[in-house]
Amino acid sequence: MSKREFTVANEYHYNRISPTRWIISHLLRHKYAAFGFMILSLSSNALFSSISVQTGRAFNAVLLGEAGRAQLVTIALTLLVIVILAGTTDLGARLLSEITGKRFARDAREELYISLLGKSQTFHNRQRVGDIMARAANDMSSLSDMVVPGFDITFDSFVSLTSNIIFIGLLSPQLLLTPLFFTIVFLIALRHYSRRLSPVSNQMRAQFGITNAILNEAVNGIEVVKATAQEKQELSKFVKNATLYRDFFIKNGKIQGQYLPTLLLGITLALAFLHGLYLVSSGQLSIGSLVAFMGLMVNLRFPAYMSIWTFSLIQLGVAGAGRILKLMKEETDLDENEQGHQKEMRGEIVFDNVTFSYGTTPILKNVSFHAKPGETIAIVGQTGSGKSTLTKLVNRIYDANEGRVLIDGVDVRDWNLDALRSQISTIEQDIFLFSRSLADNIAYGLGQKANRAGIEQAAKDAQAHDFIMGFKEGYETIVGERGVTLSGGQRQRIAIARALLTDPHILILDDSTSAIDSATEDEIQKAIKRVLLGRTTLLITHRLSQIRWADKVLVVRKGEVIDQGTHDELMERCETYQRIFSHYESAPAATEQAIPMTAAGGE
Ligand SMILES: Nc1ncnc2c1ncn2[C@@H]1O[C@H](COP(=O)(O)OP(=O)(O)OP(=O)(O)O)[C@@H](O)[C@H]1O
Repeated sequence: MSKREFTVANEYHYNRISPTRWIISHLLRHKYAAFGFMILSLSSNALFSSISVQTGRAFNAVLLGEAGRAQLVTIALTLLVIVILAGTTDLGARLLSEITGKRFARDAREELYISLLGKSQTFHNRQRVGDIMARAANDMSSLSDMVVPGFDITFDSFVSLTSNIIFIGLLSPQLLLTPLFFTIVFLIALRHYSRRLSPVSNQMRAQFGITNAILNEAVNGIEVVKATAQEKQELSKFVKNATLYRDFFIKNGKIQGQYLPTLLLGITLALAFLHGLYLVSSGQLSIGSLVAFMGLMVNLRFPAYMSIWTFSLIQLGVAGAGRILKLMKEETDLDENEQGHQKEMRGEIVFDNVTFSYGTTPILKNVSFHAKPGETIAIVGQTGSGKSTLTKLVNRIYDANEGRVLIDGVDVRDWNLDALRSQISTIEQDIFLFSRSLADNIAYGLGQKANRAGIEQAAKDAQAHDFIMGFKEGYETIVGERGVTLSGGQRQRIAIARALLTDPHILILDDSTSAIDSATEDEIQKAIKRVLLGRTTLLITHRLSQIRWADKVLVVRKGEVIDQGTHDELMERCETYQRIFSHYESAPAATEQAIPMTAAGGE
């Protein structure tokens, strides 16, 4: 089992060695329903086959004339019982296969969801959302189709094939000649068919994932697409991929079209009839037995016709299972560290010679600093200098490559991940709000534990209460996807309220936004000042007023902390810092302005 950031208690463990084993382990979880289905399917098929045998007996009885009348009544009654029993067992079999299929799909969805929640940020950066969605939606439904009608009809087909052949053998072993010939050629053809179909099914599923990812990206980035008038380019990209998907579909259809068993069955039926007639004319078979034989032979139509469709469903299901499994098996970098350190934080942060890279180029180089509990550390620097990256090492969104990040003297890697993250709040630059009510969004970090009074108090402290009450539905207002119905400043205050409610010991606040009108700016300043109280804060900011609140300022340039100290100390000795401020002091009403980013870098 690979590392995970999230697990649930009493989780059921499936065999993930290969898609087939994974599918089997899922089915075995519902073994009673699955075995129940098999037994009922065996019974109903045996009963259906015996109908042909009884029909043959009825023919013989008819041919006997008056003497056969009593026998005919018995046969009719027997047939009635058989038909009722066959219908009931078939109904039971269908019910149990549906139960197994739907439970399988539900379990697999849950397993994938838990797995995705437990993956690291690095994993999610790598994956395209559209592809994950294709796997979660379409590959999952192909799994469900694989069980019902895929597996259950295939199982039924094979049971039906076997049962009809057994009944033919019981009529007369000589009659086995043609059905056995049919079975052998049928199995060879099926193997050939599934071998040809398998790669096409895999390609089809993979291509669907790509097509979906393109569509997802275009819809998510629709504003950019429209603003840059790139609709044509997006469309042609989509059409190209959708055409490829269609081509795989056609290829799939061609393979299905060349499927031999249906033709083979026609030939076999003719041969069987000839063989049966020969046996009747030579006195080795009764007319009734010939009728029963032909009835049983015609029953072979079911496996021959159905297998073309159900095999394709199984192939698609196995391909889907492979893709889902691949996603779940992808290595992730961090783990939950359940046995790790878990105490209430004091909030001391130490960066001890930390170096970090996303790929090969170091983004942070030998970063060291110390934040005492309750201190506010402002981080300033040019865009792309590594400020956000630095803060992401505190709550282990990423891990340092070299050096250590310590909280209360304990390496973050030795903390229990849940204890670590639940005591640190982050207010990102790009605030994500869920499509739920404002109250739910504020309460998000506390889950079920938040009450309305607490939510409103947090919103008041975050200067969000007034604008929330301005909405008709107040706290119950549903936020659109990605919070599009709220302005940047409003979203930021919701995020501050969220942080106030969770009352973290460490707060990471990325306040890099600058395009906010002065009235909102004032509200936000108040909210931020309130949220900093009593907690250690790493504050990424370009705002002079906030920098002045800070106990210490880190000046970051190209991933290195080139100086650190109080505002006054830096003003005295740091040339880069002085350059930032010289620009400022000359500007009127500078205290509430944002530092221009070119100046912040001091390049
Ligand atoms: N997930 C990622 N994968 C690869 N590279 C990344 C990733 N995130 C950031 N980077 C790179 O790391 C560098 C530092 O980015 P970071 O976001 O930390 O800078 P920043 O100082 O916070 O910038 P800004 O002020 O614009 O937010 C940039 O060159 C960026 O391209």
